[in-house]
Amino acid sequence: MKTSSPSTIVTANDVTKVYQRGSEPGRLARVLGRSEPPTVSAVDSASLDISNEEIVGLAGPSGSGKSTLLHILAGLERPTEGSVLFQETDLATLSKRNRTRHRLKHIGIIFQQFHLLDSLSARANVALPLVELGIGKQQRRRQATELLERVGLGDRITHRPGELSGGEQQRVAIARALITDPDLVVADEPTGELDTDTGRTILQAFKEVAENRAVVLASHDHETLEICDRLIQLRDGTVTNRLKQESSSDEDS
Ligand SMILES: Nc1ncnc2c1ncn2[C@@H]1O[C@H](COP(=O)(O)OP(=O)(O)OP(=O)(O)O)[C@@H](O)[C@H]1O
Repeated sequence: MKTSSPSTIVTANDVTKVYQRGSEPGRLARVLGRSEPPTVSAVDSASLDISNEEIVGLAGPSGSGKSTLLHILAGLERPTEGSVLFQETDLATLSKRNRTRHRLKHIGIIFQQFHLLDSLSARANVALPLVELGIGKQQRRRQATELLERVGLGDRITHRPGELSGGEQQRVAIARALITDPDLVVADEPTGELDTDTGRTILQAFKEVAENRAVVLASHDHETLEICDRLIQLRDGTVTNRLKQESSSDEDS
């Protein structure tokens, strides 16, 4: 169980991510007669912090750096400059192996295209992070079953992803992201593959996910961004605006 009072889960300090364009940038630069290899600043000196019990949205046009920033916050990518503090831990101080383990224990990740394994049942997909953490089979099954019931898929436990609708697959992915009871959940275009009504069901599931943990999601979609408590607007890798939104949680009562 997470702590009940709001506290900062993750902080990005002046984070920059520079990619080389193309596989042979030096050669390409020579061919083009430039002195510098061509690079792209996907994220440029971005700073933000995210607390538990809040949903933060990353908004911005295609190519503005939303996915890159999400990946940096999740420890999937290392920044070229700047630092990411996860609670007390500076992610840069962790070895690759320890970063992976840290991510497994503390961070749940949800992708637009679900990223489920086709050969496994819904329950086995949800339980997968627990396999990697060395949790025994009985406990894995019990926890995965409980979570699938929580996201309304109690009657789909043994179905494989190919036998589920897009919305059901995304709910399996949400359950998988929650199986380790993570402090932070990151989601990249979580409703991008879904029709409007299914997307709304998923957004409702997201509000429940946010209880007692930090959630950061990247999206182009207006309705998806509406569930966020705060919005961070990106353009060309730079934070251009920060916006606090009215809480929508009272609407349901
Ligand atoms: N691995 C990579 N190598 C080189 N350039 C990259 C790489 N990943 C992203 N980029 C570039 O970095 C910039 C930001 O990309 P990013 O995917 O973070 O944007 P985004 O806002 O998530 O876009 P979208 O909304 O289209 O998913 C883009 O110019 C992109 O081409």
